[in-house]
Amino acid sequence: MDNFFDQITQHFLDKRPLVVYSKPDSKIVKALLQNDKSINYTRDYNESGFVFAPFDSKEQSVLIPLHLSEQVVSEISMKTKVESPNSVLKYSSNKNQHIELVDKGISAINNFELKKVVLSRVETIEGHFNAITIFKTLLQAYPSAFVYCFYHPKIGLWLGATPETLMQVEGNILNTMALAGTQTYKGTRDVFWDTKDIEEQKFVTKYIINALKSNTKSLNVSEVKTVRAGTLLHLQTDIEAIVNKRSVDLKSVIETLHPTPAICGLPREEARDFIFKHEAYEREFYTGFLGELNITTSTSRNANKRNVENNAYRAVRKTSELFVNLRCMQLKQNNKALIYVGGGITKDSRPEHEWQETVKKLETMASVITNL
Ligand SMILES: C=C(O[C@@H]1C=C(C(=O)O)C=C[C@H]1O)C(=O)O
Repeated sequence: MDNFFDQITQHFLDKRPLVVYSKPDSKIVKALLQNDKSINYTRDYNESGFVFAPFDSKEQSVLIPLHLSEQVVSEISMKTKVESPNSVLKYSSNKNQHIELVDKGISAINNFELKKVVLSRVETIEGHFNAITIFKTLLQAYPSAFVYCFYHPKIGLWLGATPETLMQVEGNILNTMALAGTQTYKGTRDVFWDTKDIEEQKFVTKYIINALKSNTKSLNVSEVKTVRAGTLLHLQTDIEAIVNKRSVDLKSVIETLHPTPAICGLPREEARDFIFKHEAYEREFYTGFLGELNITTSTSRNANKRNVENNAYRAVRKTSELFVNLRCMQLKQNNKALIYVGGGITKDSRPEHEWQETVKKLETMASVITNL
């Protein structure tokens, strides 16, 4: 584990692109270390590598191509010593500004311009930060999240621990989720949800089902359940689609799903325009998506690889696992952390409550870098 992180630190010092990540509930941490400093983008999502896509789907998605990178893997050691954070949280954000933004969103909904809109803000925290230390802390604090640290000299340095899958694709099977609604975790998942949260999450489920329906031969939709994401709870529906074709066309599914109403709103175009017009900052990669793209794994049914006959049983699979970039931060010059937080606004939203929700979400990241 130490060698693994030494190698990553050296790569950082050389200012070469890299991503280090761990999938939900996995004991494995993987890294892709790009061996030059070039910037690459996906053309059609047929490439292999790690994709880092912005919220604005008109902008290009960054790719760390597999063929230009060294792949390294390590097991997560829970004994890893994590130094305590060295900065104090000072809220710099203007609460009134966010309340006004939410008020505007509610007015647009009352005027029937929108049904739902996800409105967000960014908080800046100053201190001395070390990306690897933060990454290790995130791994320990959020084992069931997709935890990552992405660096590209031309893009910046991003870290996060997201609870939301955009899609997992293998062959003609696509798994996704509708995640929305937020409350604080107080020791149990057996909680009461108010109508606002239930409705807000239903919008997302309905949208995803509709978006997938036309090209799908079977669709399995789970019951809605309460899931934990660190100190928070959300409502989640799992959706599995089996598509008509031999394999999922990633480009078109990404276009239909991203951005979902979990992070944008409904109707999609109107919500997106509202966000671009009224949010006072640039989301960049927050509420974009990221993850493994067309990674080939071969599995053997018999562990005895020396037996040549077993090769006949070896299956080669190409999988993609993409996550929504939530509960994330951007580090600037090692002394500024920009933490991005938002929440879904519907007709029943209360501005003060929505502000508090962003504060709770902020704390999931801020607690990792401050003495909260
Ligand atoms: C927008 C965020 O989260 C999204 C919004 C949620 C909500 O409004 O309740 C819940 C989960 C996410 O889909 C965020 O974490 O910044």
